[in-house]
Amino acid sequence: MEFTKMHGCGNDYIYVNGFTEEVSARKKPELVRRLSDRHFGIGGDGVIFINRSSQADFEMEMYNADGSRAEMCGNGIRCVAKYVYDKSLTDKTSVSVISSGQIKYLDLIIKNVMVKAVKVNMGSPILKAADIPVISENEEVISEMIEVEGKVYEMTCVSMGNPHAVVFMEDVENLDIEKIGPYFENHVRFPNRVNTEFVKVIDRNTVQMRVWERGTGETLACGTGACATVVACILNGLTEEEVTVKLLGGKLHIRWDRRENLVYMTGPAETVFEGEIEI
Ligand SMILES: N[C@@H](CCC[C@H](N)C(=O)O)C(=O)O
Repeated sequence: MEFTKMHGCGNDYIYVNGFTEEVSARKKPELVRRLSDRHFGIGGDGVIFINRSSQADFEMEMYNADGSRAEMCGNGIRCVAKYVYDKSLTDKTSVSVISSGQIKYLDLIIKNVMVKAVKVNMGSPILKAADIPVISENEEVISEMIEVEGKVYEMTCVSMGNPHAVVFMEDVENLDIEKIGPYFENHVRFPNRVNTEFVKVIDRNTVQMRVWERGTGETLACGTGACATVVACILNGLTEEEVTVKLLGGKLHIRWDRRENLVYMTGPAETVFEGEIEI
């Protein structure tokens, strides 16, 4: 099977061309676990299959490193756009990509005939998803308290198609995320598990974020997590509408247009290497 290793701000996935590579749905979770393994496989935060779609230009079929499916992936979708353009699967500089029934619209930023960065219309944040109620009828923010391993944290839950719990704190650098992350991910509050963002507000246009991703663990960046973080910051009156999110692997620029109620994410997309692996 041919593959391409790509990343967005260090959030790295293995990309497989579903137009040419056939893998049965039943075998995918096990294959994803094997390929994602950083010692015995290619290594990555998961695997993304790029497929044909009748509803959008392309379909993104996203798997976390543990073989579980995710509804959306912000860093991944930018890399999908780079993949399809750089490999001439399209010559359009604005493309649509569907993932778990959600269509996103992407504008490619091209330098020297290659995609360098991508601006994505990530759609509207979901603030009343069944399993993560956030906002009451009168739009008042309900930032919840959650007890994790004997400590109480204040969190704001936002869905960007996939679920996020945003936790504000002062000392993000020294957080023992390997210890606390799994407790949030598997907390009884989240029957479908959750991605958790630990966030320090630096100023009204800048925040620092670390993330524990559902199905993968700590990653160097999370695009949907950065979007959810900025939505949570704005709802809590902590930032303006345009925010730079500083992550371990780079920076993402996020804007929540309140009038349109749309979140825009702009960030890099990079190819690392390509290869072939026996499956
Ligand atoms: N890293 C991604 C999110 C990947 C999916 C997530 N782990 C989930 O299970 O929802 C991003 O950049 O958004």
